[in-house]
Amino acid sequence: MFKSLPIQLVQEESDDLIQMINPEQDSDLKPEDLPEELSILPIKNTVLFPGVVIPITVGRQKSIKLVKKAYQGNRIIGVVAQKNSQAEEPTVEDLYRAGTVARIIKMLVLPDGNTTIIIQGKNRFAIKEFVQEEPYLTARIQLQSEPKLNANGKETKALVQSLKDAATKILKLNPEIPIEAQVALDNISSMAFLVHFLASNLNVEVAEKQKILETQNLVDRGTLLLQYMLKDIQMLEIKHEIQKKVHTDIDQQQRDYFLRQQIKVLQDELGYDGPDKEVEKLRKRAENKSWPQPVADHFSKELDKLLRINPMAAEYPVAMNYVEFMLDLPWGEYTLDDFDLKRAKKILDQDHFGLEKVKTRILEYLAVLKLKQDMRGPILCLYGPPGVGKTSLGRSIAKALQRKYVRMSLGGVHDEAEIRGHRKTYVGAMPGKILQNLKKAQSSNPVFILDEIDKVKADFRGDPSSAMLEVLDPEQNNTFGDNYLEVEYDLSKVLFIATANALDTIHPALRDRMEVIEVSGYTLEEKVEIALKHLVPKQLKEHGLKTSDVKISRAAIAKVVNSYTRESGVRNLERKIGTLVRSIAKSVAMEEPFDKTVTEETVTKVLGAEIFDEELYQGNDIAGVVTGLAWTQVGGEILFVESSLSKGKGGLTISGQLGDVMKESAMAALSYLKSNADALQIDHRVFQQYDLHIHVPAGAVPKDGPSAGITMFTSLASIYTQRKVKAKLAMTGEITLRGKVLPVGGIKEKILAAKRSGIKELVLSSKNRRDIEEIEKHYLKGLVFHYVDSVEEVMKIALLKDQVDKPMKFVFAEQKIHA
Ligand SMILES: Nc1ncnc2c1ncn2[C@@H]1O[C@H](COP(=O)(O)OP(=O)(O)OP(=O)(O)O)[C@@H](O)[C@H]1O
Repeated sequence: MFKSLPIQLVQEESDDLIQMINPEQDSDLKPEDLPEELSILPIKNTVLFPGVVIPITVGRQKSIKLVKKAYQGNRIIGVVAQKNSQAEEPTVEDLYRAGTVARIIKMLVLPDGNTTIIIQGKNRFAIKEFVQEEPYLTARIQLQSEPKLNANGKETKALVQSLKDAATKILKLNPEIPIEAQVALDNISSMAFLVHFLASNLNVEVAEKQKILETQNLVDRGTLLLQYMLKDIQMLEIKHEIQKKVHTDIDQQQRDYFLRQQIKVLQDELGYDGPDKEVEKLRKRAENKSWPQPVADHFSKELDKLLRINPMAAEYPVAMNYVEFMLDLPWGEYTLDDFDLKRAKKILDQDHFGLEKVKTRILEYLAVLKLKQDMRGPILCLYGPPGVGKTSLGRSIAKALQRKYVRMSLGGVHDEAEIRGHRKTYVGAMPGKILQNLKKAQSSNPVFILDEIDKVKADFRGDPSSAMLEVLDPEQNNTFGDNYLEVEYDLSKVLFIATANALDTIHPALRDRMEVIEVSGYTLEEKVEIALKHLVPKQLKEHGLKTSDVKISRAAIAKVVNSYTRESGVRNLERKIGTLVRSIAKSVAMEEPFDKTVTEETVTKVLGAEIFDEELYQGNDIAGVVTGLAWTQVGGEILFVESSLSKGKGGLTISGQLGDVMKESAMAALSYLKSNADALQIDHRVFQQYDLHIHVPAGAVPKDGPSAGITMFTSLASIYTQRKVKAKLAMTGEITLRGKVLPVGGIKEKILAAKRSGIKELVLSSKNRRDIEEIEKHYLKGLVFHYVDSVEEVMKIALLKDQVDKPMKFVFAEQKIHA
């Protein structure tokens, strides 16, 4: 690359100066013009070529002396390049052995004391020997002759053209060199000057320039120069490519910047804060958070990360949602507990009728909380059939403690991530439901209802029960880990209350962590009370009616309970009351005349035909039909076991969707009968010559459990003996092969079901007596209990002496006796 243009420098000088330095006219000196000893001026960083004019700043004392002396004399000096540009006081060793004779054209002493000379190169020379070093260097030299060239020779012409082309290319690639350079280049006609001019301005090392200078033959000198120039062109082209690329990159960046600025202006107009401001706002919000140090550090890191993300990038909203979620979560933000237990009792009584035992247990629990001031205790699990008020009891507890209330339904949760969240790296990742609900609660110590904990299912997506174990374990839940949140969260102050319809489907480890409180179904009287005290006022309120608008009679409610609902709880009852109230609301709204009092007739009119017979009990006219009692998740139920005999070969058929346990009970009952046939006066042949069919109707409902054992037995005993079964009698109990009657569970629900169905007497294992004794007396009103230990006793109570009206006549084929 060309560095500077010496010609330009002198153009400002006077015309005669230009005359003097016309390089092509006056290039060579004759040997006779030269002094015997030539003063040698060392120059740094450049090489002087014949014909070329360059300015030189002279700073070294020795050089100044030399220049001044020469300027006063014939102005001829020898200029030699320094090998080592670092040497401040160069000795003979620091100098090349070849240089150029130069003529000082002008000497300028600048105001700052520096001296600048303008010199023009003349002949090349070689140093024969140095003569003196002080006061400045002098040497004896040998001028280098320049052999005459054939300027029209093909080779020379081609070389000149190549050099010019290369120079033009270099100029083009160097936009900073003024265009005048091209003009100067075009005007050069002498090949020697062209070579020296280009060599002087070429951007190569001093050593390489010196090499050109020392090359004897001008064509060789030109060829070497061309090589250097081509190399330079290559370098320049590469550089140019890079620059172009960088330039496009910068252009792109500038475009982005410009667009972003425009967006910013639009956002400002719309009142939207840019990322910096938003992050600043988040940081401000974080100042009010009382989170633990590791969480604070984590948050701050996440904010820094947010700043590094381009707001237009897809990750930005993800990262933003995350930090906002962290801020929205309550951290150590507790509501003050109200431990006024009298008030708590009042609230529980106000909200729920009955449930005395449950309420007492809840109050005990709250009392311990008050005294211990520590949440670490068993987690309550309210267990019972649907609609008995488990969930609403939870709400009352929250109200009593003056805590926030959140409810999460676990029914059908079968993905662990629903509890614990997804890792942030997943697309659409979300925190788990536990933390989402805490965010909703805006408190770190709410009452948290885990509804339907028995409906949690495990599948290929993991086992939510194991996540629930961590949530409910007082030892672990102060460091609960949610996959999305990444940092630990303290759940230990949350009051968890679970609800369940069945206990057997709850993970055993989970059940172990909870204190189960049974909430059982209601009797007719209780339901009527609940309806009058709670459900009717609630429905009236929901339908925008006043208490004075309607009067629902006790008899009307009892009718709804008996003829339109069959349930342990009061959910359907509430719905039916809703229907009744709606019909009145319609009349009020349409301003029609209507009767304020809802009677039994109104009920039939509004709710239509009765859905259920009051009495389910089916009578005892047919042998083999016996009433049993069953427990299901939705409360107690009565069931019927029917048996029939038909001519055959002693086969056994069991139908009605019975589970394995029930089938086994049937087999055990049959085996017992067979082995005790004599005592029961049953002809043995009946077992071989008649087929037995046992059926339990309502086949759509799967039934299982051992408690139908004595019912099966009584049914078989009745069909084989054709004796009547006592009227309005139901039974429940397991049997063994030896005829013992064992106790069963779910007694309270079964009793309620029996009462609902019009049963008057019950047969139970004597071991179930303690369950009956625990039940409040009013539940047992109108029922007679028979406690038994063996099937003989069952038979005595259940089977009447009389045969049924139309007993079956057994006909036996003669058995052949083989002698
Ligand atoms: N003893 C009661 N006193 C007053 N209202 C009651 C009583 N029992 C139930 N209720 C009312 O019955 C309705 C149903 O109760 P809730 O939703 O709590 O039932 P649940 O036992 O949680 O049922 P599920 O097991 O289906 O969740 C609620 O409106 C509740 O207020």
